[in-house]
Amino acid sequence: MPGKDVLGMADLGADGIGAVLELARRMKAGEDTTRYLAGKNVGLLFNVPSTRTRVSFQVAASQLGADSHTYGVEELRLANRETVEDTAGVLARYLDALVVRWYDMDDYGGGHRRLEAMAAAADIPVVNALDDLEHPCQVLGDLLTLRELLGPDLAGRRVVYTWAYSSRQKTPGVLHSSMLAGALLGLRFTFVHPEHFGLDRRFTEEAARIAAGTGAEIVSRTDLEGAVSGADAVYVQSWKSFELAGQDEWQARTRLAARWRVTEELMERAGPDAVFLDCMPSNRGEEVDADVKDGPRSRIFQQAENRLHVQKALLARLLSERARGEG
Ligand SMILES: NC(=O)NCCC[C@H](N)C(=O)O
Repeated sequence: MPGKDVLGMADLGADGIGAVLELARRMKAGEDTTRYLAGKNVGLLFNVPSTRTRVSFQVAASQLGADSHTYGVEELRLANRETVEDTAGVLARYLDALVVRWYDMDDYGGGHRRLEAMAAAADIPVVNALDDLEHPCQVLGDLLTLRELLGPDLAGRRVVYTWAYSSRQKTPGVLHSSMLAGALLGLRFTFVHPEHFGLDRRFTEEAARIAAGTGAEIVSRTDLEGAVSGADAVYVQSWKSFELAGQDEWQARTRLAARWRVTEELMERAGPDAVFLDCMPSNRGEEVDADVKDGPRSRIFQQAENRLHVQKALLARLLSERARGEG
Protein backbone atom coordinates (compact mmCIF):
# COMPACT_ATOMS: atom_id res chain seq x y z
CA MET A 1 0.00 0.00 0.00
CA PRO A 2 1.47 3.36 -0.99
CA GLY A 3 1.02 5.50 2.17
CA LYS A 4 0.75 4.96 5.93
CA ASP A 5 -2.98 5.90 6.11
CA VAL A 6 -6.23 4.65 4.63
CA LEU A 7 -8.55 7.64 4.42
CA GLY A 8 -10.19 6.60 1.14
CA MET A 9 -10.07 3.97 -1.60
CA ALA A 10 -7.37 5.87 -3.51
CA ASP A 11 -4.97 5.32 -0.61
CA LEU A 12 -5.19 1.57 -1.22
CA GLY A 13 -5.31 1.53 -5.01
CA ALA A 14 -6.19 -1.58 -6.98
CA ASP A 15 -3.16 -3.54 -5.73
CA GLY A 16 -3.78 -2.62 -2.10
CA ILE A 17 -7.44 -3.60 -2.33
CA GLY A 18 -6.50 -6.91 -3.94
CA ALA A 19 -3.90 -7.67 -1.26
CA VAL A 20 -6.34 -6.90 1.58
CA LEU A 21 -9.05 -9.07 0.01
CA GLU A 22 -6.67 -11.99 -0.51
CA LEU A 23 -5.36 -11.83 3.07
CA ALA A 24 -8.94 -11.47 4.37
CA ARG A 25 -9.95 -14.57 2.41
CA ARG A 26 -7.11 -16.57 3.99
CA MET A 27 -7.87 -15.26 7.46
CA LYS A 28 -11.56 -16.12 7.10
CA ALA A 29 -10.61 -19.59 5.89
CA GLY A 30 -8.94 -20.23 9.25
CA GLU A 31 -5.36 -18.93 9.20
CA ASP A 32 -3.99 -18.42 12.73
CA THR A 33 -3.98 -14.63 13.09
CA THR A 34 -3.20 -14.33 16.79
CA ARG A 35 0.44 -13.24 16.40
CA TYR A 36 0.15 -10.62 13.65
CA LEU A 37 -0.19 -7.66 16.04
CA ALA A 38 1.02 -9.16 19.33
CA GLY A 39 1.73 -6.40 21.87
CA LYS A 40 0.28 -3.61 19.73
CA ASN A 41 -2.43 -1.10 20.68
CA VAL A 42 -5.17 0.16 18.37
CA GLY A 43 -7.24 3.25 19.28
CA LEU A 44 -10.82 3.65 18.04
CA LEU A 45 -12.29 7.17 18.08
CA PHE A 46 -15.94 7.90 17.21
CA ASN A 47 -17.91 11.15 17.08
CA VAL A 48 -21.18 9.40 16.12
CA PRO A 49 -22.64 5.99 17.01
CA SER A 50 -21.30 2.79 15.51
CA THR A 51 -22.35 -0.86 15.77
CA ARG A 52 -20.65 -2.91 13.03
CA THR A 53 -17.55 -0.77 12.69
CA ARG A 54 -16.83 -0.43 16.41
CA VAL A 55 -17.37 -4.06 17.36
CA SER A 56 -15.73 -5.54 14.28
CA PHE A 57 -12.60 -3.41 14.81
CA GLN A 58 -12.47 -4.33 18.50
CA VAL A 59 -12.73 -8.04 17.69
CA ALA A 60 -10.32 -7.68 14.75
CA ALA A 61 -7.65 -6.21 17.05
CA SER A 62 -8.25 -8.93 19.63
CA GLN A 63 -8.02 -11.74 17.07
CA LEU A 64 -4.74 -10.26 15.78
CA GLY A 65 -3.25 -10.29 19.30
CA ALA A 66 -3.56 -6.50 19.84
CA ASP A 67 -5.43 -4.50 22.48
CA SER A 68 -8.03 -1.96 21.39
CA HIS A 69 -9.17 1.18 23.19
CA THR A 70 -12.41 2.93 22.24
CA TYR A 71 -13.19 6.60 22.88
CA GLY A 72 -15.98 9.04 22.06
CA VAL A 73 -14.89 12.57 21.22
CA GLU A 74 -16.64 13.85 24.39
CA GLU A 75 -14.42 11.63 26.51
CA LEU A 76 -11.28 13.20 25.10
CA ARG A 77 -10.63 16.91 25.35
CA LEU A 78 -11.59 17.23 21.67
CA ALA A 79 -15.08 18.26 22.74
CA ASN A 80 -13.50 21.16 24.66
CA ARG A 81 -11.62 22.17 21.54
CA GLU A 82 -8.20 20.67 22.05
CA THR A 83 -7.17 20.51 18.42
CA VAL A 84 -7.37 17.31 16.42
CA GLU A 85 -3.71 17.80 15.50
CA ASP A 86 -2.56 17.97 19.13
CA THR A 87 -4.77 15.03 20.05
CA ALA A 88 -3.49 12.90 17.17
CA GLY A 89 0.13 13.80 17.95
CA VAL A 90 -0.34 12.71 21.56
CA LEU A 91 -2.24 9.51 20.76
CA ALA A 92 0.47 8.53 18.29
CA ARG A 93 2.93 8.36 21.23
CA TYR A 94 0.79 5.65 22.88
CA LEU A 95 -0.86 3.77 20.05
CA ASP A 96 0.26 1.83 16.98
CA ALA A 97 -2.77 2.75 14.84
CA LEU A 98 -5.76 5.06 15.15
CA VAL A 99 -9.15 4.24 13.61
CA VAL A 100 -11.43 7.28 13.37
CA ARG A 101 -15.10 7.84 12.55
CA TRP A 102 -15.87 11.52 12.18
CA TYR A 103 -19.08 12.60 10.48
CA ASP A 104 -19.59 16.37 10.55
CA MET A 105 -23.29 17.22 10.82
CA ASP A 106 -22.89 20.87 9.85
CA ASP A 107 -20.00 21.00 7.44
CA TYR A 108 -20.03 18.45 4.59
CA GLY A 109 -16.44 17.22 4.17
CA GLY A 110 -15.40 18.63 7.55
CA GLY A 111 -15.09 15.15 9.05
CA HIS A 112 -12.82 14.06 6.22
CA ARG A 113 -10.67 17.16 6.66
CA ARG A 114 -10.30 16.32 10.37
CA LEU A 115 -9.11 12.83 9.45
CA GLU A 116 -6.58 14.33 7.04
CA ALA A 117 -5.34 16.67 9.79
CA MET A 118 -5.02 13.78 12.26
CA ALA A 119 -3.17 11.65 9.70
CA ALA A 120 -0.73 14.49 9.02
CA ALA A 121 -0.10 15.04 12.75
CA ALA A 122 0.28 11.37 13.72
CA ASP A 123 3.24 9.24 12.68
CA ILE A 124 1.10 6.09 12.95
CA PRO A 125 -1.48 4.76 10.46
CA VAL A 126 -4.87 6.50 10.59
CA VAL A 127 -7.81 4.52 9.18
CA ASN A 128 -11.14 6.00 8.09
CA ALA A 129 -13.98 4.21 9.89
CA LEU A 130 -16.51 6.38 7.99
CA ASP A 131 -16.48 10.09 7.51
CA ASP A 132 -18.71 12.40 5.55
CA LEU A 133 -17.00 11.59 2.24
CA GLU A 134 -15.88 7.93 2.32
CA HIS A 135 -16.34 4.59 4.06
CA PRO A 136 -13.50 2.43 2.71
CA CYS A 137 -13.76 -0.35 5.32
CA GLN A 138 -17.41 -0.99 4.45
CA VAL A 139 -16.53 -1.22 0.77
CA LEU A 140 -13.66 -3.67 1.39
CA GLY A 141 -16.15 -5.91 3.20
CA ASP A 142 -18.63 -5.53 0.35
CA LEU A 143 -15.99 -6.52 -2.21
CA LEU A 144 -15.07 -9.64 -0.23
CA THR A 145 -18.78 -10.52 -0.07
CA LEU A 146 -19.23 -9.97 -3.80
CA ARG A 147 -16.25 -12.23 -4.54
CA GLU A 148 -17.67 -14.95 -2.30
CA LEU A 149 -21.12 -14.70 -3.87
CA LEU A 150 -20.30 -14.08 -7.52
CA GLY A 151 -16.82 -15.57 -7.87
CA PRO A 152 -13.33 -14.06 -7.71
CA ASP A 153 -13.59 -12.55 -11.18
CA LEU A 154 -16.23 -9.85 -10.83
CA ALA A 155 -15.45 -8.31 -14.20
CA GLY A 156 -18.48 -9.76 -15.99
CA ARG A 157 -20.90 -9.20 -13.12
CA ARG A 158 -23.06 -6.16 -12.52
CA VAL A 159 -23.90 -4.62 -9.14
CA VAL A 160 -26.62 -1.98 -8.78
CA TYR A 161 -26.50 0.51 -5.90
CA THR A 162 -29.72 2.31 -5.04
CA TRP A 163 -30.37 5.16 -2.62
CA ALA A 164 -32.54 8.16 -2.12
CA TYR A 165 -30.93 10.54 0.25
CA SER A 166 -28.83 13.58 -0.05
CA SER A 167 -29.57 15.47 3.10
CA ARG A 168 -28.71 19.13 2.60
CA GLN A 169 -26.74 18.24 -0.53
CA LYS A 170 -24.61 15.64 1.23
CA THR A 171 -24.16 12.39 -0.65
CA PRO A 172 -23.34 9.01 0.90
CA GLY A 173 -19.74 8.03 1.56
CA VAL A 174 -20.42 4.32 1.04
CA LEU A 175 -21.37 5.13 -2.54
CA HIS A 176 -18.38 7.41 -3.13
CA SER A 177 -16.01 4.65 -1.95
CA SER A 178 -17.92 2.00 -3.97
CA MET A 179 -17.69 4.12 -7.10
CA LEU A 180 -13.95 4.65 -6.71
CA ALA A 181 -13.31 0.97 -5.88
CA GLY A 182 -15.38 -0.21 -8.85
CA ALA A 183 -13.43 2.14 -11.12
CA LEU A 184 -10.03 1.06 -9.74
CA LEU A 185 -10.85 -2.66 -10.11
CA GLY A 186 -12.44 -2.39 -13.56
CA LEU A 187 -15.91 -3.49 -12.42
CA ARG A 188 -19.48 -2.87 -13.66
CA PHE A 189 -21.27 -0.82 -11.01
CA THR A 190 -24.53 1.04 -11.67
CA PHE A 191 -25.71 3.83 -9.33
CA VAL A 192 -29.44 4.50 -9.51
CA HIS A 193 -31.20 7.33 -7.72
CA PRO A 194 -34.30 9.49 -8.10
CA GLU A 195 -33.85 12.81 -9.90
CA HIS A 196 -32.21 15.39 -7.58
CA PHE A 197 -30.42 12.74 -5.50
CA GLY A 198 -27.27 12.46 -7.62
CA LEU A 199 -23.82 11.94 -6.15
CA ASP A 200 -21.18 14.55 -5.46
CA ARG A 201 -19.62 15.33 -8.84
CA ARG A 202 -16.11 15.27 -7.40
CA PHE A 203 -16.55 11.51 -6.99
CA THR A 204 -18.42 10.77 -10.23
CA GLU A 205 -15.79 12.69 -12.19
CA GLU A 206 -12.87 11.02 -10.41
CA ALA A 207 -14.47 7.58 -10.92
CA ALA A 208 -14.98 8.33 -14.64
CA ARG A 209 -11.35 9.42 -14.94
CA ILE A 210 -10.09 6.21 -13.31
CA ALA A 211 -12.57 4.03 -15.24
CA ALA A 212 -11.26 5.39 -18.55
CA GLY A 213 -7.95 3.72 -17.73
CA THR A 214 -9.21 0.45 -16.26
CA GLY A 215 -12.18 -0.34 -18.53
CA ALA A 216 -14.61 -0.15 -15.60
CA GLU A 217 -18.26 0.57 -16.39
CA ILE A 218 -19.46 3.07 -13.76
CA VAL A 219 -22.92 4.27 -14.70
CA SER A 220 -25.46 6.62 -13.06
CA ARG A 221 -29.18 6.28 -13.86
CA THR A 222 -32.54 7.49 -12.58
CA ASP A 223 -34.78 4.56 -13.69
CA LEU A 224 -34.86 2.00 -10.89
CA GLU A 225 -36.66 -0.80 -12.75
CA GLY A 226 -34.55 -0.53 -15.87
CA ALA A 227 -31.33 -0.26 -13.89
CA VAL A 228 -31.84 -3.45 -11.86
CA SER A 229 -32.80 -5.56 -14.87
CA GLY A 230 -30.24 -8.37 -15.18
CA ALA A 231 -28.23 -7.27 -12.10
CA ASP A 232 -26.32 -9.90 -10.13
CA ALA A 233 -26.66 -7.95 -6.88
CA VAL A 234 -28.88 -5.08 -5.71
CA TYR A 235 -27.36 -3.01 -2.91
CA VAL A 236 -29.37 -0.53 -0.87
CA GLN A 237 -27.70 2.41 0.84
CA SER A 238 -29.89 3.63 3.67
CA TRP A 239 -31.83 6.84 3.25
CA LYS A 240 -30.95 8.04 6.72
CA SER A 241 -27.47 8.67 7.81
CA PHE A 242 -26.62 10.10 11.19
CA GLU A 243 -28.81 13.10 10.81
CA LEU A 244 -32.48 13.20 11.56
CA ALA A 245 -34.25 14.69 8.59
CA GLY A 246 -36.70 17.53 9.09
CA GLN A 247 -40.45 17.09 8.77
CA ASP A 248 -40.59 18.17 5.13
CA GLU A 249 -37.81 15.86 4.15
CA TRP A 250 -39.49 12.91 5.87
CA GLN A 251 -42.75 13.56 4.09
CA ALA A 252 -40.90 13.65 0.79
CA ARG A 253 -39.15 10.37 1.60
CA THR A 254 -42.39 8.69 2.67
CA ARG A 255 -43.91 9.62 -0.68
CA LEU A 256 -40.78 8.36 -2.40
CA ALA A 257 -40.96 4.98 -0.64
CA ALA A 258 -44.09 4.21 -2.65
CA ARG A 259 -42.01 4.01 -5.83
CA TRP A 260 -38.37 3.69 -4.76
CA ARG A 261 -38.28 0.66 -2.48
CA VAL A 262 -36.44 -2.60 -3.10
CA THR A 263 -39.35 -5.03 -3.36
CA GLU A 264 -39.44 -8.71 -4.24
CA GLU A 265 -40.98 -7.71 -7.58
CA LEU A 266 -37.96 -5.50 -8.25
CA MET A 267 -35.59 -8.32 -7.27
CA GLU A 268 -37.39 -10.62 -9.73
CA ARG A 269 -36.64 -8.10 -12.46
CA ALA A 270 -32.97 -8.41 -11.54
CA GLY A 271 -33.12 -12.16 -12.01
CA PRO A 272 -33.84 -15.42 -10.19
CA ASP A 273 -30.36 -15.62 -8.63
CA ALA A 274 -29.86 -11.93 -7.84
CA VAL A 275 -28.81 -11.29 -4.24
CA PHE A 276 -29.71 -8.41 -1.94
CA LEU A 277 -26.98 -6.45 -0.12
CA ASP A 278 -27.31 -3.66 2.42
CA CYS A 279 -24.60 -2.01 4.54
CA MET A 280 -27.24 -1.33 7.22
CA PRO A 281 -28.90 0.25 9.03
CA SER A 282 -31.99 0.26 6.79
CA ASN A 283 -35.68 0.33 7.56
CA ARG A 284 -38.19 -2.27 6.47
CA GLY A 285 -40.96 -0.63 4.46
CA GLU A 286 -38.80 2.41 3.65
CA GLU A 287 -35.73 1.57 1.57
CA VAL A 288 -36.50 -2.16 1.35
CA ASP A 289 -39.39 -4.53 2.01
CA ALA A 290 -39.11 -6.95 4.92
CA ASP A 291 -39.60 -9.96 2.65
CA VAL A 292 -36.44 -9.00 0.71
CA LYS A 293 -34.31 -7.97 3.68
CA ASP A 294 -35.33 -11.07 5.67
CA GLY A 295 -35.79 -13.35 2.65
CA PRO A 296 -33.67 -15.95 0.86
CA ARG A 297 -31.89 -13.45 -1.42
CA SER A 298 -30.53 -11.43 1.49
CA ARG A 299 -26.81 -11.71 2.30
CA ILE A 300 -26.69 -8.87 4.81
CA PHE A 301 -25.22 -10.79 7.74
CA GLN A 302 -22.50 -12.35 5.58
CA GLN A 303 -21.76 -8.79 4.46
CA ALA A 304 -21.61 -7.54 8.06
CA GLU A 305 -19.37 -10.47 9.10
CA ASN A 306 -16.92 -9.63 6.35
CA ARG A 307 -16.20 -6.25 7.96
CA LEU A 308 -14.29 -8.24 10.59
CA HIS A 309 -12.19 -10.20 8.09
CA VAL A 310 -11.23 -7.27 5.88
CA GLN A 311 -10.39 -5.04 8.85
CA LYS A 312 -8.17 -7.76 10.30
CA ALA A 313 -6.40 -7.94 6.96
CA LEU A 314 -6.17 -4.17 6.68
CA LEU A 315 -4.70 -3.71 10.18
CA ALA A 316 -2.27 -6.56 9.55
CA ARG A 317 -1.13 -5.04 6.24
CA LEU A 318 -0.67 -1.63 7.87
CA LEU A 319 1.15 -2.81 10.99
CA SER A 320 2.82 -6.14 10.31
CA GLU A 321 5.89 -6.85 8.18
CA ARG A 322 4.77 -10.46 8.08
CA ALA A 323 1.44 -9.57 6.43
CA ARG A 324 3.12 -7.24 3.92
CA GLY A 325 5.81 -9.75 3.11
CA GLU A 326 3.32 -12.46 2.29
CA GLY A 327 1.01 -10.17 0.33
N1 LIG B 1 -22.30 -0.32 8.00
C1 LIG B 1 -22.07 0.87 8.52
O1 LIG B 1 -20.94 1.26 8.79
N2 LIG B 1 -23.15 1.61 8.74
C2 LIG B 1 -23.05 2.95 9.22
C3 LIG B 1 -23.81 3.90 8.31
C4 LIG B 1 -23.39 3.78 6.90
C5 LIG B 1 -24.46 4.26 6.00
N3 LIG B 1 -24.22 3.94 4.66
C6 LIG B 1 -24.75 5.73 6.11
O2 LIG B 1 -23.88 6.57 6.03
O3 LIG B 1 -25.88 6.01 6.23
